[in-house]
Amino acid sequence: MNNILEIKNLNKSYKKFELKNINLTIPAGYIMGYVGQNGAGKTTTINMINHICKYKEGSIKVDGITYEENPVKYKESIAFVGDESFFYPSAKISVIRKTLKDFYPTFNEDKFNSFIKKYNLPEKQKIDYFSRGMKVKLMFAATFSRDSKLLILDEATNGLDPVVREELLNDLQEYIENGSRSILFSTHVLSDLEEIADYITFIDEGRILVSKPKDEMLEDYLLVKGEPGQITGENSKYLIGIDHKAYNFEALIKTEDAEKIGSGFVIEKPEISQIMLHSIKERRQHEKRN
Ligand SMILES: Nc1ncnc2c1ncn2[C@@H]1O[C@H](COP(=O)(O)OP(=O)(O)OP(=O)(O)O)[C@@H](O)[C@H]1O
Repeated sequence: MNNILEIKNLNKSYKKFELKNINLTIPAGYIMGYVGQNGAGKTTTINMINHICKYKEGSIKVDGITYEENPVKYKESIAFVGDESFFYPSAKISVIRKTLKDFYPTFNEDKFNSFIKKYNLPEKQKIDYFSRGMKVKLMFAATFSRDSKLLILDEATNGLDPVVREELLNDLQEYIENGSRSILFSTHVLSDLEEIADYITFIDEGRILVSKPKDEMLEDYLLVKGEPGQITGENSKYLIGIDHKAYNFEALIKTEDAEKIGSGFVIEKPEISQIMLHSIKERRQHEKRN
C-alpha cells in the first residue's frame, strides 16, 4: 500500500511558536482527522504541505514525491479547501468552469456539471450572492472534479447545516473510495471525524500527542466518572487528565486498566473530543508536575 502523505521529522520555528518533530503518514484510500486546540499548529503544518510556508528541517512527500523533485506534479497532486471561498466574487459558474478547465489538467467537466446539478447551484448568479453553504458546495464541486491525490480540508465544513454536512461527508467518502486518494481533514467539529475519519492525529502546542486508527483510539480508552473522595493514591495513577468539577470528577482510563481502579465508578465509552480534552489536560498536568 502506498502512502499519499508522508511527513518525516518536520520542524518549524516562529518567534513564539515551534512545530516540533512532526511525523504523519496517510496511506492511500484513508481519511485522517487532524485536531488540536486553537494555535496548536494545524494550519502551519498544512501551509508547509501546500508549500506556502517554507521549512528547513524534515521532509514532506505527496504521492511519493517532494516539492523539490517535481514542483508542478507535487502541486497538482494536492487540492485544498479552507474556510474562505477561493473564487472571484463577481464570477459566475461559467467563468469558474472555464478557469478550472484551463488551469487543471485533470479537470473533468462532466463531473463538475453533475456536482453543480447535484448541489443545486445556480448557473446564472454571481458567487458574491451565494450563501456560505453554496460557496462551500461550489469549492467541493471544483475539488471533486479534479484527480488530486491528497485533499486537504482546513475548517472547510464550518457553518454548514446538518443536511448539507451529511451530503458532503458522504461525498468525501466517495472521493477516496477508489483507493488512490486520501484526505487530511482539520476541523474543530469532531463529530464529523467520528463519522468519517479512519485515523486521528492530535496536535498540541506544536507536538503530535497521539496518531492512530480512530477505532483503536476509541477502544483504547474509557471515560471514568466519580466523586472526588473515590480518588486514592493507588487508583489515581491510572486516571488520565483528571477534570475536577464541583461535586464530581471525570477522567480517561486505558481500557486495560479499568478493573484496577476499584468499584463504584461510572464507566462509559468516550467520544473523540473527550479523549482529546483529557489527553491535553494530562499533558498540562504532567508539565506542571515536572
Ligand atoms: N507567519 C507566522 N509568523 C509567526 N507566528 C505564526 C505565523 N503563522 C502562525 N504563527 C503562530 O503559530 C501558531 C500556530 O498557528 P496555527 O495557525 O498553525 O494554529 P491552528 O492549530 O491552525 O489554530 P486554529 O485552530 O486557531 O486555526 C500560533 O501561535 C500562531 O500565532
